[in-house]
Amino acid sequence: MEQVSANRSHGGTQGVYTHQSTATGTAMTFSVFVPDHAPGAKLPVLWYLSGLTCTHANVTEKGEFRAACARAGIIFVAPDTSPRGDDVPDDEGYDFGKGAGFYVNATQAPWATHFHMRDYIETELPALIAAEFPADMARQGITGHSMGGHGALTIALRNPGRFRSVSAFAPIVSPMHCQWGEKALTGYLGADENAWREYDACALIEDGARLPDLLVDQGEADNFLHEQLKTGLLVMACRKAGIPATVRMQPGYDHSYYFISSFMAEHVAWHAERLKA
Ligand SMILES: N[C@@H](CCC(=O)N[C@@H](CS)C(=O)NCC(=O)O)C(=O)O
Repeated sequence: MEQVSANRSHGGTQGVYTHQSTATGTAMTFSVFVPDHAPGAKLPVLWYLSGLTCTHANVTEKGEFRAACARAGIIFVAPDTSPRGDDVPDDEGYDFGKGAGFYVNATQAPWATHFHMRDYIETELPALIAAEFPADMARQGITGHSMGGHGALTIALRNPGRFRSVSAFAPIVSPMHCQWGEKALTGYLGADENAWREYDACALIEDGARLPDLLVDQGEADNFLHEQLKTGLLVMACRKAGIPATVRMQPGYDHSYYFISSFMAEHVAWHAERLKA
């Protein structure tokens, strides 16, 4: 692992790092904020998965998480959303290929060579974070935005017990039932919809997966709400399964980082409550 940059901020260190990933077969860049802490102390970890078109940089620069993470003593990890590089295939649309890995392990050519974001986020990066940072991996939370909200929900649902806290900002709640998801899942996994279910939060819940509880914020003025995000499907799935979900519709807020940053401190506090000792 190589350090790309390190900046003192809010009584901690905001770092950006790069490493050669086995999962994707490419270099991968991610950011980590580490609050100041006592020598030898291990801090809980909050994962943040980003949305379409994003790298680690969008939330790092615009997410406004640092003051809250410093206060709560929480490490904040922001990975990239896909493999990158000249060897990595891409699509002309912003919603597939680079910047749009959808946190799956692709099985279809030409994507299957590099697009293993599920393995990267579930296995490879956690091992690296545990080895290189003062992280207490027994205390992890996960959140994300849009495609990253989908990532956070599905990864938490598939790994019961790993995350003590789960939240999302404007998540894609059922990629099987929106154009972004249909395009991505067909492209990465093929046409057999049975293979899609482990990448669909609502389908995972229908199939018996559970979360301890859940916080979701969704802007009511979000352009993508009705066609792509479909928050109501998650509300119904959680209600039917008895998952205590707090889903807050926020009047006037759109899909941007102006929305995310407005509720970030509340999400960090919500995770902190569940990640304490
Ligand atoms: N406005 C984008 C749609 C994609 C989009 O809104 N991306 C969201 C995540 S789903 C985002 O966070 N964009 C980057 C940013 O706002 O910094 C486009 O049409 O290219």
